[in-house]
Amino acid sequence: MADLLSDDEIQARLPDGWERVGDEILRVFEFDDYLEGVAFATEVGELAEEEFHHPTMKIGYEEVEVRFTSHEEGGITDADVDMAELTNDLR
Ligand SMILES: C[C@H](O)[C@H](O)[C@H]1CNC2=NC(N)=NC(=O)C2=N1
Repeated sequence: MADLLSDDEIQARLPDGWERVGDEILRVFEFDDYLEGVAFATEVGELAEEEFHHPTMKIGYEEVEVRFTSHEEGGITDADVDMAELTNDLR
C-alpha cells in the first residue's frame, strides 16, 4: 500500500488547476461542447484502466469534474497526484 501524503506534500505536489477537497483532489475541465467533454471522460477512463487507478467523474454541460482519491489507503497518495498530472497531459 502507498503512503498517505501529508497536507504539505499535497499542496506542494498539486498539478496545475487541481485543488484538494478533504480526502480527494479534483479539477473541473471546461469544453466548447458537451460531446467533447464526453470524449474526454472516455480518454480519462482509458488512462485509469491503463494505470489501474480510477477517478470519480461527473459529466456536465461543457464540463467534466474529475476526482481522485486512493480508496484502499483512505486518502491522497502519489497515485492520485500522478494520475492528475497524466490527466492534465490529455489536454
Ligand atoms: C481492488 C482495488 O479496487 C484496486 O486495487 C484498485 C482499483 N482502482 C483504484 N482506484 C482508486 N482511485 N483507488 C484505489 O484504491 C483503487 N484500487
